[in-house]
Amino acid sequence: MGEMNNNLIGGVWREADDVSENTNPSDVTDLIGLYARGGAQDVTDAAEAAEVAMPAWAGATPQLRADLLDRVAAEITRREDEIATMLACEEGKVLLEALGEVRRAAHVFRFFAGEALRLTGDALASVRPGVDVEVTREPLGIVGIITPWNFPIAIPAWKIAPALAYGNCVIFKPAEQTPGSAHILTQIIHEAGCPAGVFNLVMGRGSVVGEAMTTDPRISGISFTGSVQVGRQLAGACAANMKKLQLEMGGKNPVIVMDDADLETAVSVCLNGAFYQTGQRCTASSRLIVQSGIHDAFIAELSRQMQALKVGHALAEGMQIGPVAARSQLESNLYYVALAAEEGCDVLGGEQLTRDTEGYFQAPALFLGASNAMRSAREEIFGPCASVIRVDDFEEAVALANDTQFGLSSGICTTNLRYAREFKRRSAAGMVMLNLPTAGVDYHVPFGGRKASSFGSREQGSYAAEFYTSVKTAYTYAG
Ligand SMILES: NC(=O)C1=CN([C@@H]2O[C@H](COP(=O)(O)OP(=O)(O)OC[C@H]3O[C@@H](n4cnc5c(N)ncnc54)[C@H](O)[C@@H]3O)[C@@H](O)[C@H]2O)C=CC1
Ligand SMILES: O=C(O)CCC(=O)C(=O)O
Repeated sequence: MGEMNNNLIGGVWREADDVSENTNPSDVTDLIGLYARGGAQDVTDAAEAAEVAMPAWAGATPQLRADLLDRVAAEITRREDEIATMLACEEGKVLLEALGEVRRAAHVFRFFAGEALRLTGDALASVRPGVDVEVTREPLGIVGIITPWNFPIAIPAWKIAPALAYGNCVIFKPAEQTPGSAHILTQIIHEAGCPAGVFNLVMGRGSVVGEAMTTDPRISGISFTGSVQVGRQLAGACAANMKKLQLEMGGKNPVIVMDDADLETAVSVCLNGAFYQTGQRCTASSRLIVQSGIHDAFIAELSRQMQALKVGHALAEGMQIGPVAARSQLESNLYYVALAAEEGCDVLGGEQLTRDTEGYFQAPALFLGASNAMRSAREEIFGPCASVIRVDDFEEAVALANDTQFGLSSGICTTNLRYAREFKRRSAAGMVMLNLPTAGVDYHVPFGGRKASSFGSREQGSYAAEFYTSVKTAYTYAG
């Protein structure tokens, strides 16, 4: 068990008066460690340190920032097995998925090391004689980064790396359920030579630490990933305090399966999208909209493969689906399984499972015979559950796919180029997948959605500069 009872504030590790327990969802008797539970004063002190550090960091050469991010990437890679094991233990994703996530985080740091050197501006002619106009991008300032438990290292990476690359100072508040990966990432950034105050870690309760971030006047912006409910609260608080805000929240992502789809492809797309990572992805495929002609064959094969998935301890050899991340999440998933049955679905799977260890195991579930009007098909569950909705034709499928409060990711399985092209154009989602799962995105292109899924500018890729920089327009009259 590790003693990680400290936050990093102004380049110094500071012990907290209070701690939270980090337990393993594959085995609740396994206490991974005790982690600091910081408070509002820690945010105030981190903001003060960041304010002192800000001018030098904002003025540092892009080479210096690129070198730092490169060193972070190299160290994540060197320690990938250790970090993946921590991630699998505290979040519950199987080791192979955890390793994939750690590698993704290293790629993100490497990508933004390059982006630090590529930040561009514009030079324009003025409408007035003898005047030049330049448009440049400067760091936004001190940014608060609030992250969820489901990608404990990749999501922090894709917020922290661009923040640092573009010259911002950071106050990082990870989810209380997964402080271990955040603590290791902080050690790595600190030991890679990040100047004191440029990067600060404040672990603690969302309501306390998050609240302090929204009211501190020195913090210029907040980037958040998590629930719609907390996102909405942050939107109100940031508007009241004039802070820039970027939100990534939920999804109820549809996959349309057309009669002409390649059956094998469609089954593998939906199996992966709906159930991998225990369905705990905002991009998970939770609504399968299936045309009548392929419906029965598709369901027969998908059910067969779903029931063959190996569910168990995240570190056990050959496991494909780990536990649900927390007791409260498991209880919520089981509530939705019961609700789907009450609403008239034929529910396949979804029961709680017992294994050798005491963990939050649940069988993946299909809600057959669902309609898009059911609550179980409209509300985000965030578990290994997918509603199956039968449709007659393409038009009905597209209408149902877009009939949701969310708009993060969507997909279609088809071999018809016309359907693929039409869906790409008409889908009301930020990301559209053709013959690919709705989840599992590239790290170098924009990520984000529409409607209740996202707010503010896109994350990832060069589009991240929109949030982490502030535009300046300079006019020069040379006489
Ligand atoms: N979009 C996504 O990727 C995610 C969506 N969710 C959704 O949210 C549901 C609940 O999961 P939670 O972990 O409880 O999400 P959450 O939204 O409560 O937590 C996300 C982060 O926000 C922080 N937070 C909580 N209250 C806050 C506040 N008042 N001000 C500022 N920060 C605050 C948390 O400490 C954590 O770091 C899930 O069942 C799922 O539906 C959860 C995690 C990720
Ligand atoms: O699907 C992915 O690759 C990313 C999903 C994600 O960011 C999330 O679930 O929060």
